[in-house]
Amino acid sequence: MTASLEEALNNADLLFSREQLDIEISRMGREIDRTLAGERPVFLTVMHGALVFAGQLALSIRTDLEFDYVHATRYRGRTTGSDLHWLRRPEVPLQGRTVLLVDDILDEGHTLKAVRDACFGMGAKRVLLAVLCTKLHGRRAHGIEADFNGVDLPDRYVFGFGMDYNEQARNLPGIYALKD
Ligand SMILES: O=P(O)(O)OC[C@H]1O[C@H](OP(=O)(O)OP(=O)(O)O)[C@H](O)[C@@H]1O
Ligand code: HPA
Repeated sequence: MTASLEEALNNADLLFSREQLDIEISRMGREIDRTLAGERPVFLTVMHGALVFAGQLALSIRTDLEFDYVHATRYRGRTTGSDLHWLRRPEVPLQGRTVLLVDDILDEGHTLKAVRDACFGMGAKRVLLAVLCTKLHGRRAHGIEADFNGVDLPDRYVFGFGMDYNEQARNLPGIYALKD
């Protein structure tokens, strides 16, 4: 994949605008508040992709949160995933805690499954998944689904709102999909 961002945008559709995503993220915040009332969860952001979404989601949640982040990547600027590489593991002690794991996209699910397993391995009592978007296809890893989801996507490569196209486009204020 070597096309410039300009070429990619000429070959892409805008699926969700910033305004549409704002509405869905606010809704997610209310749902999370209802589920986590009375707790102080660890809000664990999966870098880099979740950066944009996580900031906005956090501001939509009224429950007090403790922040931490992990950095795990398996796409590394490409459009197909491979092995997961850990660049940073959680630092906050997770023993007995509820973790809200925040990521931009649930695609094949291997990333969030591995991060969730790592949280349980550190003693978390509950791990809930909040994702901006979920890609609809039949390739999801067994046993992984979002507890809180923004929008559903077709099975196309997407970028914008934190997600990259060749490490470009993360700060586009919407979700774009490459044409088939
Ligand atoms: O469900 P999966 O098929 O595992 O894919 C989803 C993961 O892939 C992307 O991360 P990526 O590896 O591209 O790193 P990035 O967050 O730095 O872009 C995205 O941010 C998710 O973490
Ligand atoms: O479609 C995608 N776009 C950007 N990053 C991703 N990580 C998994 N799937 C995708």
